[in-house]
Amino acid sequence: MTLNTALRRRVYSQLETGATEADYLMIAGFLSDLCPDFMLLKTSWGRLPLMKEAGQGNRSLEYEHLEMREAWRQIEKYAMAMAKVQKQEREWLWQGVEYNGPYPLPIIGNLFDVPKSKPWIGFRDICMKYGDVIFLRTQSQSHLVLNSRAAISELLDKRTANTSDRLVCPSTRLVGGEWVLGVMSYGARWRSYRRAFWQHFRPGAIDRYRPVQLAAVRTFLGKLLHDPENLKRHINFTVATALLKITYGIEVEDEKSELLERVDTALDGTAQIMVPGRFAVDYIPLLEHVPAWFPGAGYHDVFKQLRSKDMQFKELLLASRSTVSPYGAQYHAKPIVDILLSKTSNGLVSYNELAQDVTAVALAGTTSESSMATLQATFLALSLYPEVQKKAQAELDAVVGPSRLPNFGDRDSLVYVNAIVKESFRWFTVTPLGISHCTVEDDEFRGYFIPAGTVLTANIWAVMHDPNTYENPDEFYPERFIRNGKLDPNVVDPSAFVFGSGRRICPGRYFADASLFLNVASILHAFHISPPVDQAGQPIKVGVAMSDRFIS
Ligand code: HEM
Repeated sequence: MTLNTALRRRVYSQLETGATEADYLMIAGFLSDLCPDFMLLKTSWGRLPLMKEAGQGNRSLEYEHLEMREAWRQIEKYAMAMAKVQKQEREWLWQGVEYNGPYPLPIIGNLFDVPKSKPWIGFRDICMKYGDVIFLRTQSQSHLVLNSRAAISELLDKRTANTSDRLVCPSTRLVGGEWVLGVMSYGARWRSYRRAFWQHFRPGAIDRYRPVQLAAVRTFLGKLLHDPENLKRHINFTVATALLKITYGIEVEDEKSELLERVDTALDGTAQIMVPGRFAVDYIPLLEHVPAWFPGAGYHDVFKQLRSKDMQFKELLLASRSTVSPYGAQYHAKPIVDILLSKTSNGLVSYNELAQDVTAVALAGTTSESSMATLQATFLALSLYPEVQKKAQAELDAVVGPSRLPNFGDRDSLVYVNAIVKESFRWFTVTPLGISHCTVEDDEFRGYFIPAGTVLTANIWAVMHDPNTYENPDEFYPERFIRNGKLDPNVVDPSAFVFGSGRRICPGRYFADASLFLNVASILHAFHISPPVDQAGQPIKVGVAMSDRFIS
């Protein structure tokens, strides 16, 4: 696939000479004219409208040029690389080379080989036939599914410079999600955002959130005591209120507050865009340009609604924020948003945008929902395994005693409770496929050519349920992490996988881990958890089932 050389030369010369805003828009026009050539190249197409928005918003022009040049190069490179992949496949077919996956069909590729429901299980089953890495592709997209620790480590941990990008689908962009840290393309802007976020969630920094976490857990215990039926609502309340307090300084007292309802709605929107290919427009990019009035183009309204809910949510958060230190007299720090807003923006980071986006994501995206889901799964496990509760309670009685509640200082002495925390992360694996990464440059893996833009999905669930690593993986068995009364360093720590890998690894993992520890220790010290009972007082049989969402 080649591009019109004259046009290409013209575009490059404009880009190299530091174009003005008007030139910039003109170049964006050229690129749009080229689109028909790349109609099926989702990754490239996904980046184009970014350029159309040139000069809008408050991003620096210099940065826009940089990004546009980069996008242009990507388009060319990706087009040529996909042609190379298909040539390679044809050659393999002729030569009878063994292929790591179902062989792609002409035109549609492996479209029908992607499991539609609970794909983490389907991928695991496919890999039993083809090996730990499955190669899949559609006409426009190469995809590798990594089903083993070795493959994840080899690609996502050891080649991070090339495997830390994200695929920004048209649907993500249409709901304004491309500026969200978790889905943002890898590059200078992501690095600045990530650094700013990390400063507030690195191990040393999160200690100041302890008073807020302690208060949230104690309120949670009170709610459980008086109203155990509404467990899920209380879990959501405790997770969201702690984060609202440290990020915005907002104190929420009522479970039915408008703000919390908005968190729920925002969660839904974010969860939807986190699944690449969730919307038809991701498969057929042309749909994006079908006018909203056209019959069947109702998806435009869906995107519009998601975008506007997201905007309203952020505005409400900023309007409700407080500047008072939420951490008590011991720590004099301000809420995170306040710190960000007091900084002067530079060319790459607008702290204003960062304050709106990053913290809203912390609240609405992977953060709250994965923390909520993990705590829900822990309750489920404990209700199904009463003997685990008994052992933990005996340990808590011995270490903490009857006259107080556990706190962070008890952590090192509570070996069994720590093992429950590890097992909770492993057993249910709330983000079974993590968030897919994407390659920046062409690469080679085990003899195969992988084009730039290849999606890399780590099947975290498969790794956490591999019987070679964890015996009887479906059992909730914290003892697997203990040897001679201590945590066994030879057993694979689930935290090394459930929070993702490489440069994109979850920056909130230390906060999430501390929070789960405090919850598990406090709940088990105060309560006995059993399955619900029916009207006749008989226990209702509780089953374990994962939902099909990005966060299960
Ligand atoms: C049980 C709780 C949590 C789980 C299981 C979890 C899991 C994950 C996973 C699997 C990823 C993708 C990593 C990758 O791409 O390889 C991720 C990304 C992320 N997480 Fe978490 N997370 C949790 C809690 C949190 C918390 C508490 C925060 C913030 C306070 C947070 C903030 C983020 C952010 C900002 C990203 C995007 C990072 C990037 O793309 O650079 N998460 N998380």
